[in-house]
Amino acid sequence: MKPLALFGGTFDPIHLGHLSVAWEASELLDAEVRLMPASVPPHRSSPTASAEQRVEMLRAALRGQSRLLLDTRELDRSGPSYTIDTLHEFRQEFGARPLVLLLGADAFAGLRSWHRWRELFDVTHIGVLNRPGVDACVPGELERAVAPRRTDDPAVIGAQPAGRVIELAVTPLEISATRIRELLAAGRDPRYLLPAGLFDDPALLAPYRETSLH
Ligand SMILES: Nc1ncnc2c1ncn2[C@@H]1O[C@H](COP(=O)(O)OP(=O)(O)OP(=O)(O)O)[C@@H](O)[C@H]1O
Ligand SMILES: O=C(O)c1ccc[n+]([C@@H]2O[C@H](COP(=O)([O-])O)[C@@H](O)[C@H]2O)c1
Repeated sequence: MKPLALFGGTFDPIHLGHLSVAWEASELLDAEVRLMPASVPPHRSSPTASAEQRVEMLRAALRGQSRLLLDTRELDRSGPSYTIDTLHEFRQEFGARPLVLLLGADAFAGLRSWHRWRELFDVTHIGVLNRPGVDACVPGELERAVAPRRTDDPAVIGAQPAGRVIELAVTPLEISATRIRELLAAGRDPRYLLPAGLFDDPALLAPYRETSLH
């Protein structure tokens, strides 16, 4: 069965790094990919843009293609957007369909600090997206947990619902939302780091131009 891949993030704002790695993950896994904005992202300070503003930017970014879809379910819950809760919801909805949680290498390296992190492997596969400047080596306790789960074969991911870890060799792009927020706050115009749709309506990027840095 075609896997369903979930790419969660703060997306403050969505940028071409996110879109490119999500697109390539979709190709590599032959998966449908859903981009899932966190309402209250755990483990970081409040985003600069509100959840509604981040969703509007995602809608504008995803217009005109059908491989990457938007999933706003985390916005319907109050409190921190714990991924394990979201994944249990998906599992209920999608039965035995393979689920793949897509994580940039930086997010993956921090997995041990996540809420009920060991339980994630019962519900999902994990696809790790390489990211420039991030070491592919992970802390010992995490590596011990993932070593027996590693595979480099996308067919293995499609053949079972959960439990494996695959490194996805996506094109490295050194783009971050932090850098984009800094550029916008400084009055710069990072148009080739962002999807063109974000420039269609000046209101979309206004939160970053009008506020001080977060
Ligand atoms: N350029 C990139 N290459 C690979 N993965 C990325 C890239 N940018 C973001 N990601 C991954 O996308 C997910 C969501 O990231 P997030 O929305 O926090 O973007 P970010 O650019 O890391 O933002 P910030 O700079 O605000 O921390 C995370 O798993 C992160 O590792
Ligand atoms: O569940 C957790 O404990 C948890 C801790 C940190 C991050 N996450 C999720 O990881 C995704 C990427 O987070 P971030 O902060 O890098 O945008 C996003 O979907 C978050 O909700 C989840």
